[in-house]
This record gives sequence, structure tokens and C-alpha cells, in this order.
Amino acid sequence: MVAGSSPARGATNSKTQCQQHWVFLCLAGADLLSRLSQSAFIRLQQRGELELLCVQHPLFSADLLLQGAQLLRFAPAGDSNWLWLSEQAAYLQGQSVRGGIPVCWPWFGNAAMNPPAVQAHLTDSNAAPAHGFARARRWALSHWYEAADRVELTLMLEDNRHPLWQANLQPQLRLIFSAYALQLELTTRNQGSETATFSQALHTYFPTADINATRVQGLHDCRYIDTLEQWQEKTQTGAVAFHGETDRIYYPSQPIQLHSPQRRLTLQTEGSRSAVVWNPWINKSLTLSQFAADAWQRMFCVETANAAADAVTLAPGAEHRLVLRLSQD
Ligand SMILES: O=P(O)(O)OC[C@H]1O[C@@H](O)[C@H](O)[C@@H](O)[C@@H]1O
Repeated sequence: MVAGSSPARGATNSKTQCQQHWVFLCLAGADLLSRLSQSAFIRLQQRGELELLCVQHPLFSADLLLQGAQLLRFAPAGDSNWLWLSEQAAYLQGQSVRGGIPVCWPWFGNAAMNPPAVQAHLTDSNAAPAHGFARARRWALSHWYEAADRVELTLMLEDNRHPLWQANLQPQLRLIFSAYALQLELTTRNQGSETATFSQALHTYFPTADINATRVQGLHDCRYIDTLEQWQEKTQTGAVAFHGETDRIYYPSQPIQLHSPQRRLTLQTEGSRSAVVWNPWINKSLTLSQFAADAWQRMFCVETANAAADAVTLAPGAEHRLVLRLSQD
């Protein structure tokens, strides 16, 4: 069964075709939302102040906020949420929800710590919000596809302008849900006439029944920046275990395995040479919004990124695709 707008399927490479393609999607967005009533598996709901797309398929289910194109939940049938969502999550306009997969774009983390080429597009790096502006903005559903084995949703950021940001980049997020895997593809296109550099992350929160028994594997011998120790460069030995506040930018060269007591997931990426591993531990937890004082024991983040030296430079008309694929071992 297929629903949504079929022209959105299939990539186009030429600049002209691509421009037409993306404009078509933007115009189609509002209409497509109203046409969701034709979908067998997707419903639009309200959660607090925010609109939520609920996907209920025989093989899996998922919850996706239009604000931030933020996935809050993905669960194969019979399984629990693969993503961590804070018990204190607040569904407010203009505020990113704590948990799921916030889209950090077009800069990652503290803007003032980004490479000069990213900061060159910001009129004031010190005033810029952490993790960019896309996570707190509304995205429009531009296309969906549904079938017996999967559901795909594509969203575009409604307004790519920000008072502090001068580049004309446009992001699009495609989410693919199936029985055994979750895939996100964040494509950024340079619509401006100048070369532009940006950083980003799919900031995935994972649940764990015990942070002390949680391991991130596949990073042995990997170089990383320890942002908690003056951004020193270090080398990982063995698996990453959590013994205190952890905030590191790794440069992995192979898939990462996430081992928590309840689940083993493999994380594969494309278009990314950096991964951020984060747990706030005890003291920083007290400073975070929508975060219980003891929540650090139940979550960890492994973020699929283009951060620090891995920032992306796009010529006018060029695109970059960042892909995250999670599958159960
Ligand atoms: O509270 P925020 O803005 O969502 O950020 C959460 C964390 O996000 C991580 O990506 C950063 O490395 C941390 O430094 C930061 O604390």
C-alpha cells in the first residue's frame, strides 16, 4: 500500500531537478497533513502544545513530533522503546523535548566551540542557542510512504532562517521504520550562492536499566576529544564504560555496538566521521531541563554527528546526507 506523494521517491542529482523537487515538497506539506486520514498507520495527535505523528503498524510503532522532527519513540512489535524519553519531558512550543532524537542543526553544541568556518555564518556565536535552532522549530511533513513491511516519513524545516545565522542551508529528514531497524537520513542542501560550512548531530538518547553495566563498543583505539578536559585529544582503550560525567567527540572508523542490560543495538552511519558519547552524571544532571536528578542512571547518548573537525562544507547547490541506522543484534 502506498500513500503520500510518489514524486518524492527516488533521488535527483541535477541542481535544477533538485530545486524543483524540494519546492514541490514544501508546497505539498500542508495538503499532505490533511490527507493523513487516508493513511492506514499514521495519525496526527496533540501532545501538550505540540503535534505528534503516531505510527501504529502491525510490525512496529513510533511517535514523531513535528517540532524539531524529533523522534520520541520507536519500538518493534512486542518490544519497548529503543529510545530514552525523560519522565519529565515537557511538550512546549519552542523548547526541545528531553529524549528521543533531537536534530542538532546547523551547528552542534556550543556555537563558540565550533570551527571558524561554521562560526563565520553566525553574527554572534556567544548568543547562539546550543545545538542550533532546528530542534525547536516546526518541520512540515512533506511525504509519507507505507507498506506491509515499512513506513517512511519525510519532513522539511519550515523556516531555515535565524536572526544569528547567515547561510542558506535547507535540511530534510527522512525516517524509515521497519520491524528490525530504524533509519534516519538528514540531508542538507546549500541553497545559497556561497560555500557554507555547518555542523550537526542526530542526538540519540538510549535507555539503560543500569548505566554501570552499559558499554559502547567499537571505539577501541579510536581518537577522541575530551571536552571536559580542555578538549584534549586522547585514545580510547577497550569499550567505553560510564564512571563519571562523559562528554567526548570520537572519530570512529567502524560500526558502534550499544550494550545495555535490556538490549544490544548496532549503530551504522554514513556521512559521519564523528560520534558524541555523553552522560551528564550526578552534578550536571541538576542543571539540565526536563531531567530528573537521578535520570543519568537510566540513559546515555551516542550521537551521530558531523562535529568539530568533521564539520561539513557544501558548495552552492551541493547536498550532504547524514545517515543513522539502528538494528538489533
Ligand atoms: O541540554 P542540551 O542543550 O540538550 O545538551 C545536552 C548535551 O548534549 C551533548 O551533545 C553535549 O555534548 C553536552 O555538552 C550537552 O550537555
